[in-house]
Amino acid sequence: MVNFKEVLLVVNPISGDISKDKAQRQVEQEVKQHNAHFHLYKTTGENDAEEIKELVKEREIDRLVIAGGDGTINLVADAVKDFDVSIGLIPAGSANGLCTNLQIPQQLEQQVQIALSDHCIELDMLCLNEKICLHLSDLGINAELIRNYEGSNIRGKFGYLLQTIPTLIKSEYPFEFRIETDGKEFVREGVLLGIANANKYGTGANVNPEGKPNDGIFEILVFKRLNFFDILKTLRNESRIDPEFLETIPTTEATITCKPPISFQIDGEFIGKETKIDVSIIPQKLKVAVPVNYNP
Ligand SMILES: Nc1ncnc2c1ncn2[C@@H]1O[C@H](COP(=O)(O)OP(=O)(O)OP(=O)(O)O)[C@@H](O)[C@H]1O
Repeated sequence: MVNFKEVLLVVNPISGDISKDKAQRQVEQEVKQHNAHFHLYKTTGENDAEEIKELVKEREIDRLVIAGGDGTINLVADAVKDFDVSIGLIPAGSANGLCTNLQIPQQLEQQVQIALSDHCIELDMLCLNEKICLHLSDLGINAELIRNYEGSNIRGKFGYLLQTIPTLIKSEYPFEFRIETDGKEFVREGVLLGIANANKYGTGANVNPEGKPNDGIFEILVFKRLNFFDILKTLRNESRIDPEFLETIPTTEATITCKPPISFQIDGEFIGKETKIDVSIIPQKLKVAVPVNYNP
């Protein structure tokens, strides 16, 4: 017996370049089988956060199911973070980093069942210069790739692939990062500085094997060099990462500064070029449905 009555499905019609019609039908059917009410919101890219907030308040939504990519999940989570609502996820973006981390399976039927189940964890939320992050943010070469992808017309995984070489050619790496945390200061050179609540990028690269998204701690990841073999190891889920490739600093608060400004992304969305990022954590802020055998 599930403990919700009003379910809002938020669908991003363009994410991942895939149709969400089947997902919508299955969620609606499953909601009705639970004797709950089904509501639908399709994002437009304009005013979505305000409209979702309004709907949640007016309809007293107590379960929100999101069919979209990481950008959509981030937008919805930010909009409803202060409401008493739990969240279910149907991965429907091009990368699906958060869903990969939460071990949401590939089959739609299972995704819908999990999204409407009572098995939830309480996810930490990171605040980066007042913006929220649920999974992984970074400064450097990956954010440059996302910026180039967002400026191109081709969506989906192929769109990212097409931007890889031009990004590497144009990038101004290595960058210099100044990290202040727990009263200490580090200066590091690298190609990318990650701020991680979770283990993996949407590609499956396990860059933060010790990280847990619900332990009240986040990790600063300094990627010191671009090395194909090191990257391959993270893709193979190897838990031992060479410290000459990647240095990990676990913490609960930090300030990162860099000069000149460096490309910055949060949960797969390009934010802009930044010189200072203040990072804090709100432990166990967001209730999210996960598989029963989820093991971070
Ligand atoms: N109807 C719409 N038309 C155009 N853009 C939209 C619409 N709805 C949402 N968006 C935009 O979609 C983006 C979010 O996409 P999202 O990140 O969910 O998918 P993705 O980029 O395909 O996947 P991923 O983040 O997993 O790579 C936001 O920039 C948002 O403004």
